[in-house]
This record gives sequence, structure tokens and C-alpha cells, in this order.
Amino acid sequence: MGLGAFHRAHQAWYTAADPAWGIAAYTFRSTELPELLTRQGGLFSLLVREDSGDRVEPVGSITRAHAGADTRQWLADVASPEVALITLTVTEAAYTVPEPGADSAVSRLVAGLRARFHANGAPITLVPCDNLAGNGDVLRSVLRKVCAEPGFAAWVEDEVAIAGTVVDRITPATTARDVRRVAEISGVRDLAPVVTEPFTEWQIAGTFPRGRPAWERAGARFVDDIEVYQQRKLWLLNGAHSLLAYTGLARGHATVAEAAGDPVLGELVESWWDTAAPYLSPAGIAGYRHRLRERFAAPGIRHLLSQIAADGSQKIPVRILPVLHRERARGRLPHSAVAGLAAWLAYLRGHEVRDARAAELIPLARAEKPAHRVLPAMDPTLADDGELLTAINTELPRHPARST
Ligand SMILES: NC(=O)c1ccc[n+]([C@@H]2O[C@H](COP(=O)([O-])OP(=O)(O)OC[C@H]3O[C@@H](n4cnc5c(N)ncnc54)[C@H](O)[C@@H]3O)[C@@H](O)[C@H]2O)c1
Ligand SMILES: O=P(O)(O)OC[C@@H](O)[C@@H](O)[C@H](O)[C@H](O)CO
Repeated sequence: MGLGAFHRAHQAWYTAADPAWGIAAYTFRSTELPELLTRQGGLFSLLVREDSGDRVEPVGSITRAHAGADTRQWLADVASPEVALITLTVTEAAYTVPEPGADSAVSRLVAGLRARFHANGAPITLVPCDNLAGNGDVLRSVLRKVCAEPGFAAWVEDEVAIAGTVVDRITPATTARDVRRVAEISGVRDLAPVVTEPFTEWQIAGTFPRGRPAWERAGARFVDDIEVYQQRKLWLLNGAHSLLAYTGLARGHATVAEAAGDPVLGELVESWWDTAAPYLSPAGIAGYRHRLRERFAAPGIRHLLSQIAADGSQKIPVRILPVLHRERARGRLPHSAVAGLAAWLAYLRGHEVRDARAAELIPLARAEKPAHRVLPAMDPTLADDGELLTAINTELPRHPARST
């Protein structure tokens, strides 16, 4: 579920390592992408930007691609006992309880599970692959609220396993230039390629009662507890990404590589990492930071800050606030987090805000003392932290709102 760039660079690529398995892939809204992929027999090119140069890898694990609106096929697929698992790569904002009657990733998922329950009740595993803290637990808690009918709710509880995952592979949106580059290298006119970095990681904790592809062949790691990997990745990589996105846009940069190469922002990121590191398991942190500096600077990966800046209301609570709360409990006010939050407010005061809570947050951000309004709306426990909120308001003028 979710056929974006990241699903294809990551889960589809890992699944390709085990040709016994195939993916029936569903977009959410797009009808163009499944049509393109269907015309290409599900095949697409992964343009991997190595330091030594670009290479193109064909990925053939997608056996069918469908528009999400193809409800009949979706229900039939999820009901089929041949389907062993469902990965979800549907953005952070999708993990919410839908309004009654609303069409959402969760409502479609639940409709599919209900069809399976009534058809055969075979167990299944859900594998959320979005950048959420405790993505498996979050999905479980949403399903508990949505699946209310007695028999069905008990089946979901007992027979629907939900894995927790940490996913990592920097995958910017594909551009027309990437399409041309793929054609240059491979001679193939692929209209649905994906560009990514060579680095990739996947930690998974969960059970697979109906089996699973041998993702470990491509390097996936099955672990008992993902928290240590999750905090390291969400705080160091994604936290730095969000800091760079908002502060970088305010300083007129467009991409992660540009922002990370700005000495002022490079120092801000190092300071953020110094702040977060004491709360992480120390093993390997220095190497992880070193690798991140290289990954952020990679010249071939044109990762737009505007893409990362979207949905800050969903991202900041998992990337920045856990560390900030720990620091505040010790009476400290880390400048990197204050600067990042001030720059986020500047983004919300700008012109092209993309956020699942934009309608609610933009007026708050444009009012007087915006930190006192926006931060508590996102996390009510911050409402009483006058020192932090005042520091963010004071910092705000240093981050001019710019068009993205
Ligand atoms: N791109 C990366 O570097 C990367 C790395 C790790 C994890 N991720 C995770 O993957 C997600 C998708 O990233 P991407 O780069 O593939 O983006 P993308 O824009 O290429 O794809 C997003 C996918 O999510 C679907 N979607 C969007 N909003 C939705 C909603 N409200 N409900 C249901 N489906 C929705 C879209 O239809 C599309 O299939 C991210 O939000 C993140 O959680 C991305
Ligand atoms: O994909 P998002 O929107 O959750 O976040 C943007 C980036 O921080 C993210 O995609 C990273 O590139 C990724 O998490 C690296 O594995």
C-alpha cells in the first residue's frame, strides 16, 4: 500500500532479492503511475547515485500495479490467502483514525482486512514503513480504535501481526533529469524510474505467520527490539533533515546538500547531534555521524528541502521533541532545537505550506507570539514552558519566511 518513490527504492528493491515473491502494489490517488508501471510489466529502473558514478538497476518485484481506487481488486488481493503481508508506505500523516465514512489509507486497509476475515481468516502481517516512532505500535493502536465489531476485532488482535520497522534510504522525488539520465545509461526509456543513494538499511521486528520474502538476502536485519535503531535514525538523520529543511529554506537554500554545505548550518547540525547523542546507545554513533555527513553532502542526490519541510506537524514530534523534552527535564535549552523550531514557525508563516494540519496551524503561526500558540497545539505539554516558547519567539526574526 503506497507506491511512492521510497517504496520502490526500498521494499520493492529488497523483495527483488527473492524472486519467489511478488508485489501487488496500490497507489493512494495516482492512476498515472500504475498505468505506466503496467505498461512496463511492473519493471522500473533504480538510478543509484554512487560516489564512483551513476548506475541503473532494474527492479522486477512488482508483478501488478493498481490505482488505489480499484477497490474490487484491493479487496480480492487482501482476502487472498496467498497474500502474506502488506507493507505500508503512505506518509506519517496517514496513521490516523479516519472520520466516519472518509476514504483513507486506514479505512482501505480495514476494508481489506474485513474481506480477509470473512473470506478465510488467514493470518497476515502488516509492515508499516513510514518514519514514525513505534510505527507498528501506532498502527496497532489505530486499528484497535477502528476495528470495533466483536468477532472481527478479536481476529485483528490475534491473527493480524504488525511488525515494527526502521527504514532508511534517502530517496528524493524523481525529476525529468533523472528520467533522461536513466535513458542515457541504460538506453531504456523508463518513464517511472526512482533515484536513490547506495546506502540502505531495514530493521524489522515482528512475526510472519504466512511467510515472507528473504529480505535478509539484500541486507535487511530481523531484530528483537528496534527502538535503539529507531531513535538513532529518527533523531540524527531525520532530525537533522528537518532542521536543515527549515533553517536552510530561510537561508535561501534549495537542497540538503546545499544546506549541509553552509558552514552555519553544518555547525547547527553538529550541535544538534551533540545534543541528541547522550540519549542514544553510544555504540557506532561517531561512525553513523560520519556517514550522515557524507550522505547529506552527496552531490548526485538532489533532495529538496521543500519536500522534507512538508508535514512538520507530523515529523517534529518524532524527530526533535523527544530530545528537546529530555533536555528541558535537565533544565537545558539547546540552541539547535530552538533555531529549528523558530525556522519551522517561519515556514508556517510563509507562502507555500504543505502540512496535514496547515489549516489549523497557519493562523496560529501568523498571530502574535506564535510559539505560544503553535507549539502547545502540537504538544500540550509545552504550554507551560514559557522559557522555551519565549526563546523560540526571540529567535524567529533570524529565520525570514521565504517562498519554497
Ligand atoms: N523518501 C525517503 O527518503 C524516505 C525514506 C524513509 C522513509 N520514507 C517514508 O516513505 C514515505 C513516502 O515517501 P516517498 O518519498 O515515497 O513519497 P512519495 O510522495 O513518492 O509517495 C508517497 C506515497 O504515499 C501515498 N500517500 C500520500 N499521502 C497519503 C495519505 N494521506 N494517505 C494514504 N496514502 C498517502 C501516495 O499516494 C504515495 O503512494 C515518507 O513519508 C516516509 O514516511 C521515505
Ligand atoms: O520522507 P519523509 O517526508 O518522512 O521525510 C523526509 C526525509 O527526512 C526522509 O525521507 C529521509 O530522507 C529518509 O528517512 C531517509 O531514510
